[in-house]
Amino acid sequence: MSESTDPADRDLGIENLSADVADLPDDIDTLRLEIDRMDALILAAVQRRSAVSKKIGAYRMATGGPRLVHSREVKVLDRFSALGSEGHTLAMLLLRLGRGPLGR
Ligand SMILES: O=C(O)C(=O)C[C@]1(C(=O)O)C=C[C@@H](O)C=C1
Repeated sequence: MSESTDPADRDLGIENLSADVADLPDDIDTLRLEIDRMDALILAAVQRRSAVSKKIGAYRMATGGPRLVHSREVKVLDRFSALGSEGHTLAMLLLRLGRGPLGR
């Protein structure tokens, strides 16, 4: 992965995302710190994804489009199938979060 120069990325530690987990020490405190770092990263990414999805939805509806786009949702579901059957659950959750309070 190429090094990011964006200070926001450095705050989240994105630059080490592809480092080999096998190289981490067998030390629970260190490994838990890595989990905490990943959780912060995932949370920020989910919040940003949800905000972007809501922005698309608001724009589309304001311009007379549909609230949902099935073909795009299928693409998201396909993407997360890389995680196996739980990937479907995660993708559905992400899609629901992006729909906001009106979501089904
Ligand atoms: O890609 C879009 O058109 C979106 O509105 C984003 C998004 C998503 O969260 O991925 C949300 C709702 C749509 O049904 C499809 C996809």
